[in-house]
Order: sequence, then structure tokens, then C-alpha cells
Amino acid sequence: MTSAPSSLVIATRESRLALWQAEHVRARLQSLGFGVELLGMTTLGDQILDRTLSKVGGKGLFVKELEVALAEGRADLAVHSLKDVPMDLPEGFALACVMAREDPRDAWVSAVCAGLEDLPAGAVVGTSSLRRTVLLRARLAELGRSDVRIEPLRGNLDTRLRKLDEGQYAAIVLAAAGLKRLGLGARIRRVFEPDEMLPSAGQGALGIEIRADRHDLEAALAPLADAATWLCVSAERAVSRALGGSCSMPLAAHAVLAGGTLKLSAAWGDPEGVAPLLRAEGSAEVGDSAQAEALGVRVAADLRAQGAR
Ligand SMILES: NCc1[nH]cc(CCC(=O)O)c1CC(=O)O
Repeated sequence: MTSAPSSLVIATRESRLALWQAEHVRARLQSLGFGVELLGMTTLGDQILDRTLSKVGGKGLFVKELEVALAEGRADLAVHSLKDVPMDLPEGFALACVMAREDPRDAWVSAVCAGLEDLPAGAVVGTSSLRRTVLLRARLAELGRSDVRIEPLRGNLDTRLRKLDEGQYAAIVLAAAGLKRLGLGARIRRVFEPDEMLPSAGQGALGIEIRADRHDLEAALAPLADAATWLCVSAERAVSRALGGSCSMPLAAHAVLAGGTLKLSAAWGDPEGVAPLLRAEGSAEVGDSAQAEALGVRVAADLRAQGAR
């Protein structure tokens, strides 16, 4: 195996969160003795701010331009929020490593109310994801709150918080991980436990993508990988893959590892909002990612047997 170049280039989006994540990887690699430069780029997903992502092409939107930089040799690595990474990468690319997960939970941000329970009459809640919309709707239905409206909320984290602060929404729901990474943890009014609002596959984890032929990078990246996170996200992503996962499907999948046992929960919502929310769970002793994926496939089959398409 050839050794890694002593200087590495990380392709990254230029949102504050993406840059934080790239800097985080840079610091880890520097501590291992590598020189690291960042190559900032704008992706289509960053440019389209007026439409719901699921309508314009989904997860790949944030990844494509970075892959072109990898393919052309302008960059060695691309750092992604794992939940934005498609389940199957295009030919020629590989997910080289998944790092230890930050808080995987969703967060409630509001100056007006402490949670769903005390939303004012007719309140508007903002969220960017179909999964959150479907799970929020289910909670609101349980609470008998047909007066509350859920409205789309796009843009990077700062934009979303600004829209909240301007009063367009009574509350918004975001990933806790992004807020914490940017030092905005104090904005979190409460976090939803996974049994209240099940996170998205890979939420809170960072993935590093490389060109599949770059075996010279494997040794450099090995120390950044987290084995427990890898098992969890392998199961979560397998659920999504088995159901043909895309942003236009409201799907949640979340796994925790305790001892050698992986516990996986998943939920599927009808994009049209007609069918009821479906839930499935499973657990297994797992020692490798193939066993974790097998658990994911089983849980996905359970959802499909209940009617998930
Ligand atoms: N879809 C955008 C996105 N991708 C990753 C995160 C947060 C960080 C993470 O989950 O790792 C966010 C923002 C959000 O969902 O609020």
C-alpha cells in the first residue's frame, strides 16, 4: 500500500456548519501529522433555497460538486453530514470512515413556548424535513392540536434561526448536533428523546468520502473512525436503502449499541399524509457491519409488511 500524501485537501461546502465539520476533520488529521487545506465550494443544494429539497432532487444535491473535486484530484476527502449522504454512493466513490456521533436528537427552538404542549392557538412550526413534518403531525394529532400548522423552513442554520427570530414561526425543529457544533446549544429549548421524535438515519454523524481507488488514504483515516457509530449507522442506513430511501420519503431510523446488542427503531410516514405512521423495531447481537445491515433489512421488511412503500 502506498502511503498517504503528507498534505491533504478537504472539499467542503461553505455553510458555517460544513466549515466547522471540515475544520474538525482538519484538526484531527493535523494532530496525526498531516498538513491539511480546505477547498470551499458551493453546491446546488446551497443555491436552491426557495423549494423543499425533496422536490428538487434530494440528498445528492449537497454532495455532487464535492465528488467532482474528488474525481478530478482537486481534493482528497469530502466531509459530509452523514444524513445528507445518499445510501449508495455513485460508482467510483467510497465512504471511507464515519466518525463518533454527536447528539443524534432533534431539538425544539422557540422563544415562545417550551414544547408542542404549550404552542399558542394557530401557531406555525417550521421544519425542513418530511420526516419531522410527519412525526410532528402525529404528535399534534395525539394532542388534539389541529389548529397548529407546520410550514417549510429552508436555508442554513443561521438563516433558519433568523426566520424564527423574525417571528415567522412560533418554534422550529432542527438537529441538536448542528446547533451544538456551532456553539448555539443555548438556543435549544428542549430535545426530543428518540421515542418522541425518531431521528433520521445517520443524524449527528460525520462521514468522510474518498475516491474508491484512494487506498493510500485508508491508514490516515483509520484513527478517525468510530466502530460503535459505524455499526449504528450501518443498520440505520440499511433500513433506508431497503426502502429505496430518499428525501421524498419520510423515514426515521435510529440505532443504539449497548454491550454487543444493537437496538434499532424505525418509522415510516406516508408522504401524502394519508396512511398512519408505521413503526418497527428489532435488536440483535452484532459484531460487524454486515450483521448490523441484516438487522436494518429485517426492520425495513417489517415496515414494508405493514404497508410502507
Ligand atoms: N439536512 C441538513 C442538515 N444536515 C445535517 C444537519 C445537522 C447535523 C447532523 O445531523 O449531523 C442538518 C441540519 C438540520 O437537520 O437541522
